[in-house]
Amino acid sequence: MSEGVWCPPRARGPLDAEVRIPGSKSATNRALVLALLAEEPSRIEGALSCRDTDLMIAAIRELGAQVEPQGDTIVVTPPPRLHPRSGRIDCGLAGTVMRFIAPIAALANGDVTLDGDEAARVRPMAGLVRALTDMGIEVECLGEPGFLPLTIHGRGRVRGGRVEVDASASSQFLSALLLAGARFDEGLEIHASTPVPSLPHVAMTMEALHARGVEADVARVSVLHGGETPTDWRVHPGPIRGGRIIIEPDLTNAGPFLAAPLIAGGQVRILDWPENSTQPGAHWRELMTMVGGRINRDDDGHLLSQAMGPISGIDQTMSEYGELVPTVAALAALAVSPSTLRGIAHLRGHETDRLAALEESLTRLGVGAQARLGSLVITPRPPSGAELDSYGDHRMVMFAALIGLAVNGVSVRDVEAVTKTFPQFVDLWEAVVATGAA
Ligand SMILES: O=C(O)C1=C[C@@H](OP(=O)(O)O)[C@@H](O)[C@H](O)C1
Ligand SMILES: C=C(OP(=O)(O)O)C(=O)O
Repeated sequence: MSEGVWCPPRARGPLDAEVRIPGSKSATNRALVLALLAEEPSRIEGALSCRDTDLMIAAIRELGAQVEPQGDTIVVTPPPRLHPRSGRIDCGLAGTVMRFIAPIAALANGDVTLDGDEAARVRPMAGLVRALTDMGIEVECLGEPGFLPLTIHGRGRVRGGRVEVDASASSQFLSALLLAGARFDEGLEIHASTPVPSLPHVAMTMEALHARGVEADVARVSVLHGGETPTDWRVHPGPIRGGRIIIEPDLTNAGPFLAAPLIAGGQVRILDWPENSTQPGAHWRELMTMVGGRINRDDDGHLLSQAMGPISGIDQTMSEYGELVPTVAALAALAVSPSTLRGIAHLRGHETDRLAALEESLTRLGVGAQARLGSLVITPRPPSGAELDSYGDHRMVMFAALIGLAVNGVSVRDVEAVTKTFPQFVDLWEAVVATGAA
């Protein structure tokens, strides 16, 4: 990816914008893998088109699916049996591709090597590799053990049964097993041996399975810290249905647009906000209220975010919705009081070590920031302009955009990183900020 520098625009006045956010990355990539495993064709409507979904399309084609993108609809015809074509899958930097495809590759007849960007080679895979190996699947790590590149020696079938997984580094290990489990001879009974982050994403996986007629449930919950947390899941063996599925807008990617009026004043309306959603971004409503915004879903189903006054700092455990942290960190930097974001050690294995990237970027801007093992403390001070890095991470571009609304002289290197999930981001952002110039 090239090294384009973007200077995000400064807001000149209160915003007044309406934004349609493209489809959810997580939902699109779940729909694509289930379409590969289904017994009949699927029609995925409202699908996202970005680097991560392009990589997933290439991956399912590699395993034999026929894929026809038609605008924001993708029609997938699954193969009768999974056969690798070239035997190589490029995962780019997509966690969903490297994790979701690994157990599916074991169902293919032949070897499949998964590799990706250099930065992908340090993203955790060990918990998943261990679970696959425990199930008798032959996984060969070609570099460092527990990391890409790795080869799955597929034998055309997987017995399944009971398996334990340490998904503390990524909920995607668990989602990956759940997504493939119905195609294993005995289905799967999965026990999570450690707390799982990003639980809404696991609920999203269950929802995607149910939408495709798969019998799957939470088999056990434990009471932890006063709340109920699932620890065991079951997926029954059986066919996966195809047919039509509609993808919700990506609520995580809506976050910077919801946050913008809190910084610049005015209002932003996000069109077609689902009433209920398993996406972590469903939590924006409470989070934006906590930091001092006003947010309401109107009768037409649109979500309106409005400025109310100064931004307040928060002390919040964010393990369930860690994907939202870079946007919350930008708001925290511009708040009138300090913030502590907790329970986010797993962000160190995201597109970049996000705790280190946020600490470094905030420090460059002159804002107080301290990354601890699993938390980030932000002490606001008036930021000054700085050249920031995207670290190859789409969400760090969005972080820079938010800071740039309030601060002159902010720029971000390697803005192309944003195409990972949101190729239209820069154009949409500039159009939204321009509504404040009148
Ligand atoms: O299953 C998914 O689609 C995702 C799960 C989460 O991963 P982690 O549990 O690794 O945070 C999230 O951060 C990622 O962006 C998407
Ligand atoms: C962590 C993220 O992505 P991935 O699906 O690559 O893990 C993200 O989009 O914030």
